[in-house]
Amino acid sequence: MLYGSRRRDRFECSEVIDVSCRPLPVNTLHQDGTGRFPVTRLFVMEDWSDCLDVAVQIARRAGQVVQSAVKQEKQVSSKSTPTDLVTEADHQVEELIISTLRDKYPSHRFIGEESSAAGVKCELTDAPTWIIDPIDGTCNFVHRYRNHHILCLNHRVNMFLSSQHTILHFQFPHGGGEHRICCKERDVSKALILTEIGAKRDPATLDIFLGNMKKLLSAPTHGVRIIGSSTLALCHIASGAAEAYYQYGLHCWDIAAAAVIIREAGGCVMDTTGGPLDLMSRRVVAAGTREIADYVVKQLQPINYGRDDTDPDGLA
Ligand SMILES: O=P(O)(O)O[C@H]1[C@H](O)[C@@H](O)[C@H](O)[C@H](O)[C@@H]1O
Ligand SMILES: [Mg+2]
Ligand SMILES: [Mg+2]
Repeated sequence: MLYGSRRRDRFECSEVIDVSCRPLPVNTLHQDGTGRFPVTRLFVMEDWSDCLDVAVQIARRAGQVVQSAVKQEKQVSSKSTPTDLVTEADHQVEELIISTLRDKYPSHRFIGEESSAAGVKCELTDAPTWIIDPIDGTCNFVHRYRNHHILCLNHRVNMFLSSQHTILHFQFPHGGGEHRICCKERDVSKALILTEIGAKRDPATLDIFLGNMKKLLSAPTHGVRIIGSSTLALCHIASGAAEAYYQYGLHCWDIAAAAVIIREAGGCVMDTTGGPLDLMSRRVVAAGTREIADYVVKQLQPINYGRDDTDPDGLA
């Protein structure tokens, strides 16, 4: 069972410990003076084991909803930009998950992709919080493209829950189970790098996006791939299928669950500046090794998408 705990709105965890889900003594974490709690040891203060069981059941039920919806005709609309798609299945799955969890855990809070798009504030507090992307890779889902879409459900204690790849029955089991291991490649010329385009398509953004890709292709690296799902791509870092991932424009619900998996698999997840990951910053670099992560960070020119917690439309 994998737990991470966060005392403030920064997900800064340098060590995730396996716990036996027994209540541990409450431990005060020392503030480092920067207002951020450097969570170097993680202490579980209550037993979350039933959350995992409940959430795995919901993930499976939601996966069945998506699996049957992928074959149906879809009503497709767009959100922040014409390429930021959403379907009734996205709404249906998010509603199923939140209503079930809210009944079970009335004190818990929720951050959902489609609730956020409808204007619900994206706010991380000290309350246990579920961070939900009902369908990550909605564009692939709409096009029935090689089935690259994934449901991700993450619990603020950052217990990674079953993130079910609904069509290929490709499951990343919750935190425990067989451990995946990130690639330990340190030579960027032997790296396969993944990224995503993000929702902005204006010429200036595309110039920076393509410039970043050109720099990484000419390193040279083995290649750069875009599969259409941030979360699935991040999970491929954990499974060792690729060496690094970078993106500007994804959201906290794309990152939260996968970041836990990658760390558990021995990889690193950070901000695009090389600093600690800021879950709400809409940007990330992840890699199997620090050397490759640092190389990627040095090549990137930033694209500003604002923040999940301060820019409701998500396009600064
Ligand atoms: O909207 P969903 O949940 O499909 O998430 C995708 C974003 O829409 C893309 O902009 C982004 O580039 C990624 O593809 C991300 O997975
Ligand atoms: Mg989504
Ligand atoms: Mg998504």
